[in-house]
Amino acid sequence: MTPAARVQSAIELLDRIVEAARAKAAPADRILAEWFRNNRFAGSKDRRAIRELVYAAIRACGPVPASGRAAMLRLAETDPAIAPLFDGSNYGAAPIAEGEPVAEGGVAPSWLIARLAASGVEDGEAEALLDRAPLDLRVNTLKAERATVTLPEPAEPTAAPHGLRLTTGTPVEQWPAFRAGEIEVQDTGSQLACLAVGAQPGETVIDLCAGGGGKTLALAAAMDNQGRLIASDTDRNRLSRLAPRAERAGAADIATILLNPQREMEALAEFAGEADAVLVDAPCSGTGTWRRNPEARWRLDEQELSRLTTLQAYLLDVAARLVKPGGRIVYVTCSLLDEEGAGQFDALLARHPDLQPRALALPLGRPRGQGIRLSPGPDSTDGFFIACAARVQAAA
Ligand SMILES: C[S@@+](CC[C@H](N)C(=O)[O-])C[C@H]1O[C@@H](n2cnc3c(N)ncnc32)[C@H](O)[C@@H]1O
Repeated sequence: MTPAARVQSAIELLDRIVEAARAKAAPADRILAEWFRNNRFAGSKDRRAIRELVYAAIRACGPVPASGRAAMLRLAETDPAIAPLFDGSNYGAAPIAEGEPVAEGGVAPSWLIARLAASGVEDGEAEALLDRAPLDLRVNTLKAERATVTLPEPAEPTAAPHGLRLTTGTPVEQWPAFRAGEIEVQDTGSQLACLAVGAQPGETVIDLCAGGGGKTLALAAAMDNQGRLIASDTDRNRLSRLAPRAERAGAADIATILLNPQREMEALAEFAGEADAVLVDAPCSGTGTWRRNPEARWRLDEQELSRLTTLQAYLLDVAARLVKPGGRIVYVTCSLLDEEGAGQFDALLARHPDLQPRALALPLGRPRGQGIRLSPGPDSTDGFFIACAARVQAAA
């Protein structure tokens, strides 16, 4: 493909991504994967270049652009190499017309910028939400150690005790250490969220919103496969991804429990008041993960945010029923908005006088409310709010 044809393909893909974001349909990475599957004429170099163009254009726009072409024209304003490729050549993008509409730049739609600012995320910290994420690994201590694991390329240790950092795009999935389950791909922020749980061998630990089990596997390693580890979620598909990953990681005896929304305690009844620790990695707006999914800014609206905050409060109340006296709830969201983080946690403590905040000692992050915030700019991790509450023991 010519460079101009790649630009035109990126424009067409952006049209689909914009449409899907408006309809809250497929995410950008899925749209790209499908397009590459159906357009085999695009070789690996073409695919890489088109992907780069698409994501650079998404990052260059703040609010949802009117069209893919308007988004690419916005990118052309910031990258002088792009405009000459609108050359009208065969399969290429049509020349730029006088006064053509150009999408607006910025960090996010204005209502979200205001919510971030109200949560203390502004200027450089807000801009860093759109940085490119590095590739972080967690060495799986069930099978290997960070100091001795053998990898084909050098990796930098991170602040997480078992973390390593590589350049984005390193094909780790093809490495023998990955296939052997010695390493997992996991952002440093996620690793620190798991560290905050402080899971110990022999404990009963519930990963209430386990999804595909990324954090469950880190908990299994911390527990050295000893104790009871329960991974639950309402999404059958996501939960089903855990078993093969657990097998590769050598994580034994993780109980997976599929939950019915609003009837979670029915499936978890045997653990009521029994858990040493409950991790609530709640569904959230994902404002801390825009480095990976920059078009998620276009999917979110105030109604969805309100639905999510209601669900988070509800899940925290479920966790409060599961934790035993002396046990702990660790609340995690990959969001930087206070209504999903510090505010949500304060509200939990206000609803449950038997829960007391517990200080966390993490190697990165800054206090936010009664928890800790990690942020892509200062911490070079995904954005997270992490807080811990312990259930007080009844007086003897
Ligand atoms: C942030 S994701 C979890 C990611 C996962 N912990 C990981 O590390 O890969 C939030 C999860 O909450 C799940 N969820 C949504 N509603 C739920 C509910 N009522 N009970 C339990 N899980 C729920 C979603 O299906 C989603 O997998």
